[in-house]
Amino acid sequence: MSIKVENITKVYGQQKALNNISFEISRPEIVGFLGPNGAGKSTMMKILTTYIQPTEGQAQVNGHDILTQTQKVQQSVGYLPEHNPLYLEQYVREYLAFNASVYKVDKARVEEVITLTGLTPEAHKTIGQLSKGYRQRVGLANALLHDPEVLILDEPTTGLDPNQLIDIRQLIKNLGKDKTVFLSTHIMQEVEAMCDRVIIINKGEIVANKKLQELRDGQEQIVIVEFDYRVEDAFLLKLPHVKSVKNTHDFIYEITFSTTEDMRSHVFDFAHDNELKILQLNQKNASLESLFRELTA
Ligand SMILES: Nc1ncnc2c1ncn2[C@@H]1O[C@H](COP(=O)(O)OP(=O)(O)OP(=O)(O)O)[C@@H](O)[C@H]1O
Repeated sequence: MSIKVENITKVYGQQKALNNISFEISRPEIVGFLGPNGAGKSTMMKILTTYIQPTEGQAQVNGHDILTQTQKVQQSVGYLPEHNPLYLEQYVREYLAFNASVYKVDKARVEEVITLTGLTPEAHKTIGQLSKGYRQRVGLANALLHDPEVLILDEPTTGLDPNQLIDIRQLIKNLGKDKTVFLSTHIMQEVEAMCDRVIIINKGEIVANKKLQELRDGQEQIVIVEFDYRVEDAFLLKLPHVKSVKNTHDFIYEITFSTTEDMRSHVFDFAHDNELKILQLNQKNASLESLFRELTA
């Protein structure tokens, strides 16, 4: 088991941030830690990375105890904190090389992580000259320097523009092919796009722990599409398996299908046949959204 959390409670003064939390994560797996603001996500991540200690309970990372084997835990974990601490005046390569020497990691690894995180074209710049997306890549490259088995990423995509978001999601998905990735977010679509499993936390308690596939099975799906022109609902209602159509904004439509088959290609064909351009096309898991709303309302 890569991460094993047993009955963790964390109290800050009068505030109980975590209340008797338990879960396990195996390798390789990408697990989304989803919860509203203040639910306790960062607190749990800081405990797993040994930044802070729990008030009660225990946890192991890669088989090492977070209280008695802190160094071994730190060697097993790559951590991207919510507020990625970077030195803006340092050059990307220089920053990573400095951290490599601190962690006693072979210098050759610096070039490896630069390539792995797609930083090559920006590596000669100072961190201050980089966009937010590239700064996140520097944070990820830094977390990967010692080639950890477990990655703990606290809201890794916050503040990124849509293109950067897609790139970073893809990067994390690739990393999750052979590592354990535990990432926090308060955005459902993040979980949808990247994760194998979701653990939902609310007010310091775990309220759901489910595989995404389980949520998808036998459920409805919503496709959100934006065309470049208005379309009559009646036309969209002719799509196969369609249940309802809602025009949510200008030329944006929310189409609910009663099937788990990915219906985006049908919507794409519809647009093509009717000479419409698609400006955005997204799929949403209706059950994850309703589960989240119901459990964290
Ligand atoms: N150092 C601290 N001292 C006192 N209270 C704290 C401290 N850190 C966090 N808290 C409180 O603990 C609760 C959980 O906070 P935490 O940052 O873990 O939530 P979160 O789910 O990560 O939130 P967000 O999505 O807003 O980052 C909040 O009520 C927060 O105010």
